[in-house]
Amino acid sequence: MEKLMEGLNEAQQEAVVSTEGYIRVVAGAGSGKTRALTHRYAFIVNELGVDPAHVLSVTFTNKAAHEMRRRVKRLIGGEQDTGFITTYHGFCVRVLREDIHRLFYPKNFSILDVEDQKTLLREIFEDMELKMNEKTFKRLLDKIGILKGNTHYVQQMIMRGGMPAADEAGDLDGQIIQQYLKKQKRVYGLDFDDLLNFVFVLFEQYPDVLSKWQDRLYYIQVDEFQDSSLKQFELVRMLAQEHENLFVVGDPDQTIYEWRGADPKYMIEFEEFFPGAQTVFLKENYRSTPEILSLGNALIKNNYFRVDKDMLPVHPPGVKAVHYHGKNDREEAKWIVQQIQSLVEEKQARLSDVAVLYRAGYLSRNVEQELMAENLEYTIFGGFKFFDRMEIKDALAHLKMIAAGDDLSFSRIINVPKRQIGKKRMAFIRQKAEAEGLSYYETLKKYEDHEQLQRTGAKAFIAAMEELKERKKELNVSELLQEAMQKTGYEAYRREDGDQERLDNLAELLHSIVQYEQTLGEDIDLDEYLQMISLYTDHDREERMDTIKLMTIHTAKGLEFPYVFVIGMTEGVMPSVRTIRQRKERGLEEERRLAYVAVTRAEKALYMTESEGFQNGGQKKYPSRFIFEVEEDLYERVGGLDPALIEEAEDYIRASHHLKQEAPQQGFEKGTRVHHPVFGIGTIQSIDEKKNTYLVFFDNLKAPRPISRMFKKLEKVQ
Ligand SMILES: Nc1ncnc2c1ncn2[C@@H]1O[C@H](COP(=O)(O)OP(=O)(O)OP(=O)(O)O)[C@@H](O)[C@H]1O
Repeated sequence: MEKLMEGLNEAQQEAVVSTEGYIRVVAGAGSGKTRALTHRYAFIVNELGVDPAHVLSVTFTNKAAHEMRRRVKRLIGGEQDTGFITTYHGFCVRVLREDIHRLFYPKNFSILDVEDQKTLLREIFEDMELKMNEKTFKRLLDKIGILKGNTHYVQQMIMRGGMPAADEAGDLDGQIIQQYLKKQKRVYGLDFDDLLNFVFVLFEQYPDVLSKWQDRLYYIQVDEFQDSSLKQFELVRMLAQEHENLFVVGDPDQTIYEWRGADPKYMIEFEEFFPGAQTVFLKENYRSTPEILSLGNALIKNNYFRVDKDMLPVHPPGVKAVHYHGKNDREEAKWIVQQIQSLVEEKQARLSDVAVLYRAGYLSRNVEQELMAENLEYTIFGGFKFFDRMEIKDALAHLKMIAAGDDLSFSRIINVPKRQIGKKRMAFIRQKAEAEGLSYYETLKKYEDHEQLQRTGAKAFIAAMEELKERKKELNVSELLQEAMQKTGYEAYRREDGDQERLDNLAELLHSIVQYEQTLGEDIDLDEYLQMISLYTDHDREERMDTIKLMTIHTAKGLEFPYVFVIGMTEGVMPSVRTIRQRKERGLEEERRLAYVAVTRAEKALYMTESEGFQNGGQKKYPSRFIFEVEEDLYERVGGLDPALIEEAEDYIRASHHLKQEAPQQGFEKGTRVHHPVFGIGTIQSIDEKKNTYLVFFDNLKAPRPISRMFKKLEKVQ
């Protein structure tokens, strides 16, 4: 018990031992949420004696889940199964693996990523003899996404005996989408949207399945709750209904996925959803210097729709944040690289202590060029995903063939290396398979002696696959991969091809599997491994050696770095003019939260940079309003900024978005009793006209809080 509480402050300890009921932890950046969650999990297992099979812990990314499992293992010992530390999607897969047969799908259904989705579309385009291009694919995938916004379409997919014929009357897109669903069903593939939707349908149609899970999960905890969507919220709410133990952690100021359906209201109005819920605040910030924190606090205060909460620094003072203004983007990039060089030389910072963050991927180009010119190693995180690379997808397709023998994997590797099974022979296989209700692989086996398949590598391929399948049980995943690469001739083919980078990537894949097997200390079987990999998303970053880290702010969520450069802080880029156009104030506030997430990643030093010139669309560049919103004494300005330019920028900001902050003011008077969704009931002590805030003394808090007069959820108590 003592060991569990070691290194936790009082509020964290309270969170750890609060196991019963509905509890929300509202915590700012760097306040040790993740640490509290990990220890709470261990507390439930070690001190309450509850088996991990009864505890669901939902994280935002697979990577976060993996990290948490690793840390939990250290606290509870390596033997226990921690499979329920997972993402929403990972959890849905668990549910479906047990009971999807009730919806007439096999338990070894496959999971489709974007590449797989495109492969299906490509086949349809070929069949319908349509011209294809990336743009059409994207449009169709967006449409499919919209269709899957609710669960109606699932009925169609789970109907027994195949899907109804495509609606002849529908437009071309409609017909393609019908074909797509049909193909999806043929390969029993579920994409990310389907995973959640199928679970909802399963729970709805089979209440016994829902109650099995409700029974099983005594404790549920959710990380990054502010970024949960309605569906995700509904899922945990449903699961928690029986035991009523739901513990959520989040920071409403870090909601950055509103554009994708995230809604911080489940966090902010938690008490309304769960009357009597308990709230714990974590206020100390263990990450950043007081200088960085003040800047973050000052920035986020400009948001109206928020719960006011300052973070308190634990670390001693450090250096002031810096705003660098360059005359052009080359100069900006050069300055950044010089700073990095001197950090490395003087302060003995390592390259990997430095992160360069930006609003959008294209902004990294200048810095990259400069880094290359100076021979500084860097890694772009979340860029071209490791698992999207051709050779990695090929290798994994081999494993999938061994595990499930699915058609997608088959199509991917049957002719790589060349086995003389090209388009024509594939069409033969496809046609036979569809006619006879067999998989492509089964068809190949059945017709291996057919004249169509004479003089091909079919027999050798089948022999290799059959041998691998037989040895699946005795070998672990890394050994199996090695064998597969050799037996099928894939490795030899890659060697002949001679692309060293691809060979390195394959070696890296093998290495990552070995490492995974070792750190987890659990025997992991092929199916489990493939499932984990197929759930990897953009958010899952790979770690590399000592290199500078470049990534978008979205990717940096949840991470921390000693030295942070937030670059391209130009009006129209950050905040993004597109977001503001589409979502007005709400969009602007989300952009500000993004900036807040960016600056609060820094531990020791923070640099915000931007430069003059013109944007891609020809618009003159001005410094971001987010820089002007922060009091000037909170940062040091380097590079000089012409007062005339500041004035121009301010005019531009005012004129361009018509976002004068004139939301209706509430006219509460001093002394009014008010209700606040998080802090409860309190009295207005004074009104600050200049800052447009009420100072409210809440009955449950020791000190008063400034609450914006625009905050709509402050209500008069009748
Ligand atoms: N009680 C504590 N004492 C000392 N250090 C702590 C304590 N709690 C957390 N930390 C450290 O503070 C840093 C931030 O913690 P953590 O990543 O858990 O914060 P977080 O709230 O999840 O952050 P964010 O929301 O910004 O992603 C980590 O380096 C962690 O090790």
